Amino acid sequence: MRTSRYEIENLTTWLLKQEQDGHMDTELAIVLASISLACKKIASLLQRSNIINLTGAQGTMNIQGEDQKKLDVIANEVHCLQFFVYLHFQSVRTPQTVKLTQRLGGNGLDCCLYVCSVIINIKKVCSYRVSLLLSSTIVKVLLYQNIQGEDQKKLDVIANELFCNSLRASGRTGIIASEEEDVPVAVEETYSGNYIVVFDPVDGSANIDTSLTTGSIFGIYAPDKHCLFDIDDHSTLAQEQEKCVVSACQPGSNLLAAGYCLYSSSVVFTLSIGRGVLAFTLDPAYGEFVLTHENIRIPSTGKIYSFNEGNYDLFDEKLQKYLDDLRKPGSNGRPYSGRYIGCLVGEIHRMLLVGGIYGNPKNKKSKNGNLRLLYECAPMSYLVEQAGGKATDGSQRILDIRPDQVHQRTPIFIGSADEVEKLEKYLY
Ligand SMILES: O=P(O)(O)OC[C@H]1O[C@](O)(COP(=O)(O)O)[C@@H](O)[C@@H]1O
Repeated sequence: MRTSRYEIENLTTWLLKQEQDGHMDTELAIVLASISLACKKIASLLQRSNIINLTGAQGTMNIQGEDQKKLDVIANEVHCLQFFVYLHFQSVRTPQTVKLTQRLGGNGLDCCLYVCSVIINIKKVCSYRVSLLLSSTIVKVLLYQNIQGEDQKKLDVIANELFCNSLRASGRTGIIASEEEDVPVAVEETYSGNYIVVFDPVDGSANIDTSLTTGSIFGIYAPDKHCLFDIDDHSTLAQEQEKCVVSACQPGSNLLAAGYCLYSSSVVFTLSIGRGVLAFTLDPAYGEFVLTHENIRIPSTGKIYSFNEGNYDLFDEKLQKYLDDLRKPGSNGRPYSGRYIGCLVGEIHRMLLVGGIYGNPKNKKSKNGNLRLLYECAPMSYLVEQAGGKATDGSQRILDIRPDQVHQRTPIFIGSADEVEKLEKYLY
């Protein structure tokens, strides 16, 4: 609740309030802050992706005598930025820093916020320096593919590095599972929290080269004892990591938080911690995500449907019948409108605001559709259900499906509750 007409709630103050009100612990607040920072970096890259060029070595050596790629420098800078975020949260929290800031004059909280604003300014300067470092034509495909055999865009790789380094720097992440990593990575820099974070660093990466909508998707699971490395334990790191992989493959119903960042005409960070869905829009004037949607509720119906109808002939007959009927005039005398962005984040964002249905079904070419369960479908289904919508694979709730493998795909139909139920009647 705002105390003044002029108060602007932003992601940083919202996270602090959630922590102070006991809706999340400090570790989760720091993980979410880290994710939002990685998203800001990716947004900056995307907005410049057609005008800057990032190739080859940085021309410097690190302490191990290794050639540093520009990316190493960037990742290190992001690491430094995270330290400021860490200080920011610590400066508000520990009695010592409150005493310290009280000596600076004023009451503890005012001074803490002063210290925080100084830190945020440092972060912004570093952030600007990092973005200046970037000179990249991030539109050429790298000469290698991810485990799924998909051509990785440069930004897929860079965004993955940014996410991984932000999460490692938070010190609160026990394991990270990414679309761009072959297997989940146990994070050795963890010293508290041990959260499990799954993410797709750039969703809709086929849109990068044409400057169209893309996004990042993330989900956060509770810490798992398997990710606490017991140095006295004689098991090898590989055995530890194997245990971690198992703990990363959880059903979406176990999610503690999930969200996405939309990179379009606006950069919008949308999340839920299990108490409804909120969206924060990046204000370039001061580099913060500003609260713009306090409680998103998806309309129960919507006349926009999103299916890749290029695969129509490959769909099963029941689904073809459903799509055929959508194109016939309805009770209002008009048919549904077809929209397909080629970016799950863009489709879901539009649906959360105006309703509708998105489908990425199985077809004769791919028996489970194109989307991955763990870091695309489950986080999006969590968000849509939190907003009052539904998500199914055609026979069961997406959030009830336990992944057997990290990159397992699933068919998905997601959106307004009435629209999903209408489709289910055709499929049963
Ligand atoms: O090409 P298809 O089968 O229509 O699938 C498009 C879907 O795949 C995705 O592009 C997945 O993209 P990424 O692989 O880049 O994460 C979704 O964003 C989009 O909704």
